[in-house]
Amino acid sequence: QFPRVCVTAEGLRSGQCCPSLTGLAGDECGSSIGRGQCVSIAADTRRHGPQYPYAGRDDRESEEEYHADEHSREAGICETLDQAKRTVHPDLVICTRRYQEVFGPDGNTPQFENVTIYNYFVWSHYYSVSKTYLGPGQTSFGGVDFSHEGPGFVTWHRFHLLQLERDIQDMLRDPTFALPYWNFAIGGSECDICTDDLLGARSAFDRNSISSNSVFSQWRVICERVDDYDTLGTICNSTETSPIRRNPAGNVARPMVQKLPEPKDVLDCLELNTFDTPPYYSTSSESFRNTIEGYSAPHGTYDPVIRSLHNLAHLFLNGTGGQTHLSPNDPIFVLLHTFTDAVFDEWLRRHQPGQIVYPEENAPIGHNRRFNMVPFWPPVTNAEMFVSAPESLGYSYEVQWPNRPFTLSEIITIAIVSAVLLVVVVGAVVACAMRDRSYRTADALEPLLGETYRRYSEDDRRLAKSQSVV
Ligand SMILES: O=C(O)c1cc2cc(O)c(O)cc2[nH]1
Repeated sequence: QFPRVCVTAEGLRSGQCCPSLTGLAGDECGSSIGRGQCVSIAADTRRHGPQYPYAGRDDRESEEEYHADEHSREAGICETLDQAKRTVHPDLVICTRRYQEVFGPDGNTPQFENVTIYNYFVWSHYYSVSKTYLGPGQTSFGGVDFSHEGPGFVTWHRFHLLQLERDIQDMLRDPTFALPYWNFAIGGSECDICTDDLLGARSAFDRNSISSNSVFSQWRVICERVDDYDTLGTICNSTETSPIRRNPAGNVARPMVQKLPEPKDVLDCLELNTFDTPPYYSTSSESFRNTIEGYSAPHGTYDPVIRSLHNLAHLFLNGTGGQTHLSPNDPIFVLLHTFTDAVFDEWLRRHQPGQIVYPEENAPIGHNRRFNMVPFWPPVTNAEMFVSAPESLGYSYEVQWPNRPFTLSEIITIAIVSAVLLVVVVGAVVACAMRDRSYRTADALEPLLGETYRRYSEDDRRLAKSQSVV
């Protein structure tokens, strides 16, 4: 997570590193070409939530960032991912020790390693979920996860995917490269992309392994030695160990995770109006974030035994892809999360009607606006996703109003607002009419009454007079 050129003892001690990407003097962080700037960053000093009861125990509490932008379609996604697994990251290196020990045993040897583009993607996910080391002999604290079980879940993962997408664009020298997605909400117990031409079929010899006809059977995972990291206070490094394990629908001990989410589950979660709800955790109810993450039932009710949507897709894989510290080692992770991001994007469109204009660099995953390969929503079938779709299928980002039927909650809201408006308008018309009528009646009667009164009083007086004369 550090630019290679910055991991000198001096750079780490001063906390400042602003290299010139163009090689020109005074061009810090490539600012002349719009790649970034060198800026001071103040760490967020607000109190943590109740889920994390420590202060100053974990480097991630005050992570400072170097603010430079870090950065053929002929090859299929599998070849491309495989190339990323084998290509050393051109700019970034990973840190293998906590800050206390980052200068190494001699106090002057920064503890960083080269890492491949794909393994950097795995490492950064591991780093975000790892436990907080509390000292020798003490159990590491695992009660908080910096990228899951909270409001940042969807945005953290969007940034994570964008970083991989951009690294691959740079690797291919193809700025049009876009990550595809796997629509995992297809129900049933079959992983439709687990074939040898896509993400790898099941091995005929071992239910938990990938077929040797797939390039992914050659992949080895990093960050497997989680117990070592937790007891020694080290951080995952770039050492590759065992093959990927995957046994879709094979968790016999947990029948509830033997089936993929249903298409309706996605529609139900898109109906939730509130992005997140207190306590902004994995126990939140009626929260879109907690529902797409998969700790709530698809219509939003929190239930501790339920696993749905994103979580269910992870657990369905039943192996490397189902363990948070390891999951990105299985490349299905990328496609599972691009779909999760597509649902998040659709939720944003539905619940913030109006124009959404993404800055070029923040366009949703897989969607370089100039070179869209597939429409984002409604999802295409997985079979369509992995063939090059014609550009005419491109999706417009000029969203004025959702081009779809209204949802039930929208219909109810519109009906209630219309009924209230109708009552107010009818009430106002009736009130005006009655007031008008009563004015008219009063205007018409008052002179009449006055005259009558006068006439009667005069008559009375005349009558009285004549009577008295008589
Ligand atoms: O148990 C869960 O709900 C669960 C497992 C798992 C694995 C993973 O990589 C995730 O990102 C989330 C997740 N949830």
